[in-house]
Amino acid sequence: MSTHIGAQKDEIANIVLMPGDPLRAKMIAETYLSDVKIINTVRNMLGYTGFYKTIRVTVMGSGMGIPSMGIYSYELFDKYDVDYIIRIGTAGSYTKELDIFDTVLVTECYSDSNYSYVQSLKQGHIEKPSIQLNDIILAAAKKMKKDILPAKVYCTDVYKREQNAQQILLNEIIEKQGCKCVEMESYSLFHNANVLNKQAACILTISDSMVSKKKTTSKERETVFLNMIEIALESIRSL
Ligand SMILES: O=P(O)(O)O[C@H]1O[C@H](CO)[C@@H](O)[C@H]1O
Ligand SMILES: O=c1cc[nH]c(=O)[nH]1
Repeated sequence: MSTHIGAQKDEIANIVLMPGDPLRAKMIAETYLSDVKIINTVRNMLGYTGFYKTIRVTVMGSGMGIPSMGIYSYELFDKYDVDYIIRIGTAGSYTKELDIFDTVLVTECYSDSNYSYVQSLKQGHIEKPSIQLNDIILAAAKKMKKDILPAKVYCTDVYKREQNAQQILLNEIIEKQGCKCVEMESYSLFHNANVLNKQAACILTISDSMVSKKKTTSKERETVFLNMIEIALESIRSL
């Protein structure tokens, strides 16, 4: 057991899929896994271990934001000997090239958060996923004939900005950094994987677009993003 996860060590697989929403973890376990056991209910951050085909896998929520993902991913890597975490989350699009329901593979992540510096005195604001995991995910998507669009992501601490802070978003994050979409957890996930010599990746579904102003509902965010879930599940068969 760790501080925030109530499972015994052997109840968690060495591969973990992590949506932000614990109810998405429940839906994935109930829909796709066999021989499923609930392994965490602490703080209602639901986690399940079962089998996808022959592969043992854990699916657990990360909660929202860099600190929450930072806590759970660190404990999973460090206390439970997890080797691989794939985040399966939602993102807002900054470009017309990414429409709602599109699936994105994060190639790198920019954040103005201080998580990396505070955690290990690392300088800079870029964190990268595992190249090996990303290649496996791209190959799985290709085999399944599903589109997955590589993109640099902005990982933010702030969901909604005031009007006077919008210009920084446009100048620094969209123009200068070239971020195509925004979410809130990949930075601490990638950082923890990198300092602990583990592997992490992040697949996202576009849930809303700042360009077209289209939005998905919260029920759709919980239940219908099956493309990224199926790509993640097929990918783990190659680990
Ligand atoms: O759908 P999830 O995985 O929670 O991801 C996105 O949704 C939340 C904001 O609505 C943030 O956690 C953001 O990263
Ligand atoms: O972090 C997020 C996730 C989805 N949509 C957003 O606008 N931001």
